[in-house]
Amino acid sequence: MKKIAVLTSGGDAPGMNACIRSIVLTADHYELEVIGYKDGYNGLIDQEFKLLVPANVTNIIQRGGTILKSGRCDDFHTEESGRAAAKNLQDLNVDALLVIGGNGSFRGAHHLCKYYKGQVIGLPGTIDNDISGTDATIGYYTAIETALDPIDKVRDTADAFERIFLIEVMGRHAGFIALNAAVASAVDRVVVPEACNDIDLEVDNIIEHLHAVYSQQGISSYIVVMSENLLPGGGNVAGENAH
Ligand SMILES: Nc1ncnc2c1ncn2[C@@H]1O[C@H](COP(=O)(O)OP(=O)(O)OP(=O)(O)O)[C@@H](O)[C@H]1O
Ligand SMILES: O=P(O)(O)OC[C@H]1O[C@](O)(CO)[C@@H](O)[C@@H]1O
Repeated sequence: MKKIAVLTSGGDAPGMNACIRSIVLTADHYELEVIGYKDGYNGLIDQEFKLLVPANVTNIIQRGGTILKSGRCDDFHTEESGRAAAKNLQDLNVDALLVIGGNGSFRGAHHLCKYYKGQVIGLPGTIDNDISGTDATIGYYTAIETALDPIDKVRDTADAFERIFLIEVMGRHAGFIALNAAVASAVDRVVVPEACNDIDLEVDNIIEHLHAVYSQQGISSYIVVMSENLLPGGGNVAGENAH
């Protein structure tokens, strides 16, 4: 193997840069050439890439985002795009493509395998932690830490003003961030997509619980953590409706 390519795809995740750095430095050690495709599968289809050498990855280990940029690419679902991507890799004599991304990006990698004869390797990089067979994806622990900070701060205000707060965190289809941030911050209630079939019923349950907590314990603040996108219109609309 003489040449490899790397791309970052889907939502950016902290640690993607550290991962790119490791790939480039390891490849340099084994005397492999590395190219980086821009904007996820968009760059692969458009043949937009740059050569990556150790100088390109200096001082990026601590930086969020991704130096290759990321992107979602609806076109990549088609056979035509799969074939175009494979041709682009073959034209450049790329022996292996490394995809850093989440479950969707892995599906994309699988799609590419139908047309590309080289190796395709997935590196699980997503804040959502929703890749089977991986204990913790790249970026997941940082995402929990990031969510915890505002939750802890909101607790101060909830207590001081005797208020109810609903905090939405990322994870549109996966509740790992919500669940673990909620447990770590000991909030009153957590709602995750995996355990929520009926959001109206869920809201009714929360209101019932809130009343019970108020009357039984006299607690005057209450915090709910919820995965984004569960409430149609978001937390503000739900709050208005609850009034
Ligand atoms: N079935 C599929 N076939 C081909 N390509 C796909 C498929 N599913 C996803 N992709 C490609 O992977 C890209 C990223 O997928 P997606 O938006 O689901 O993010 P992800 O990798 O799951 O990361 P995250 O969930 O952290 O945002 C898509 O925009 C698309 O280009
Ligand atoms: O708004 P977009 O681009 O669809 O991204 C949101 C999704 O991406 C993620 O942030 C993953 O990176 C999910 O938590 C969320 O569901």
